[in-house]
Amino acid sequence: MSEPGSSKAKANGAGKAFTARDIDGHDLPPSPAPSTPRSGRKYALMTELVFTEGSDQYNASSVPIYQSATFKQSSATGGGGEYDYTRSGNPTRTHLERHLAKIMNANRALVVSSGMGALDVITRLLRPGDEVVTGDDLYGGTNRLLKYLSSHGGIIVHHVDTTNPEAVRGVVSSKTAMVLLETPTNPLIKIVDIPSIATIAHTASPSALVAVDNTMLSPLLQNPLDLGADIVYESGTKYLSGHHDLMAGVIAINDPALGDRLYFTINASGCGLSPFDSWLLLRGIKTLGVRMEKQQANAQRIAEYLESHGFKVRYPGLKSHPQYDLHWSMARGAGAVLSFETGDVHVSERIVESARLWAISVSFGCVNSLISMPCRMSHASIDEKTRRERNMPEDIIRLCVGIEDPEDLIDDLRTALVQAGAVNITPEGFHALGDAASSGENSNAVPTPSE
Ligand SMILES: Cc1ncc(COP(=O)(O)O)c(C=O)c1O
Ligand SMILES: N[C@@H](CCSC[C@H](N)C(=O)O)C(=O)O
Repeated sequence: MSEPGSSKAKANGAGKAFTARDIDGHDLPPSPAPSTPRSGRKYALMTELVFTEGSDQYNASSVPIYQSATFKQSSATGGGGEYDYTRSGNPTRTHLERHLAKIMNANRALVVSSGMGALDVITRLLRPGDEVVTGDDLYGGTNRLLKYLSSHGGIIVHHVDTTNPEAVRGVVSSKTAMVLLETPTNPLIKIVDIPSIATIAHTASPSALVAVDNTMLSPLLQNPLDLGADIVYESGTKYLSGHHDLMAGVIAINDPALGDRLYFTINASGCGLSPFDSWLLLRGIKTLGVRMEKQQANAQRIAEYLESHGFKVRYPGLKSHPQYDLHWSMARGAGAVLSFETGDVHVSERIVESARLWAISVSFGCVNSLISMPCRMSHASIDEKTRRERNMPEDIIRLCVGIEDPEDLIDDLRTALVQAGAVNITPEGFHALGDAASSGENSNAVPTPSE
């Protein structure tokens, strides 16, 4: 496969996409100009999310969907059009990429067909013999792709507890090509110190790329590129789109040369996001701010509710989170995913199956609330032995909180906890089984909403 910018690439006709004058061969500046209101200051992110300047000839308020695979050229010698073929570039996708670069504080953003597609593009930067350092609590699909690369691609993968920067220091070396981080992790909601680990990685291996999966928080709440990361990627299937009606992956970088290498793979492998999904994602991004604000306010209420009833809750909005301060030193919010344990896998199953408002579903970031058992669902691709070695509690329940009325959500959860026999009910209230405050016999009485 020829490299970006090489004469072979140009001879293949792909050279059009790698001209020096711009990023994709399009007549656009490589980085989005910051939007500046009349007073001279930069717009706030909530404004940037909804503000876009189109260049459509009819001044369409909604960016048009260029549902076309090809674009006619004005000459036979490869001249003329900004676009030739949608795999290489499409105006709707370009608009989305430029919009994302702005809200992700990046020089360039690229969009592909899923979050895993984004990680696939990123890991194609690796060569056999390269070493990757990553966490011991990772989204199951990420773990699966890394396992595949280590068994089929000659990549050496080190899984360490990335909540401890010293554990990372212990394995990084000049052979480290990539450090791959999630924070908060999915599903144990562990926090990873991006600035410290980026410094450790770059010191040990100056060419190492620090890639951060920011899916759990979205650019509204955290900007890993500002914290020392070289690459940030997200599953656009989650908060960015917000309605579980599309699959997408987003990659953002500051280094133009790195952007060109990633774009090369996207064009060469054909995983760029379709025009229709680009349009849907653009539409979803406009409401990211209001959705996330409501979702995390609801999540905070629910986390506090569960904790006050004696459950072990993992959520960075709770002061009891062991890395509360670290999280808030990097992020602007706690997000809307939390997990809790019951101490009994069967009790957890019954809770999940007793919920009504909370849909039993994988994924998160959607406007409606979801409940799941990661070990049985999103992380089932990690084998049981590995889950045990990595201290993943089999009974863990993940809640992905939506925008519903919080009282309705709490009411439904309370009913599910009671129906599942997950709590002891006493005249003083009810508590998780096994909680120190828990005493007395379990009863079938449903606690009143004030409890
Ligand atoms: C943290 C995280 N990263 C990446 C992905 C992959 O995203 P996608 O499903 O869009 O491929 C997921 C979920 O699927 C995820 O939870
Ligand atoms: N069957 C899917 C599971 C997708 S999990 C989606 C999401 N990341 C989550 O954490 O819920 C698969 O095998 O990838």
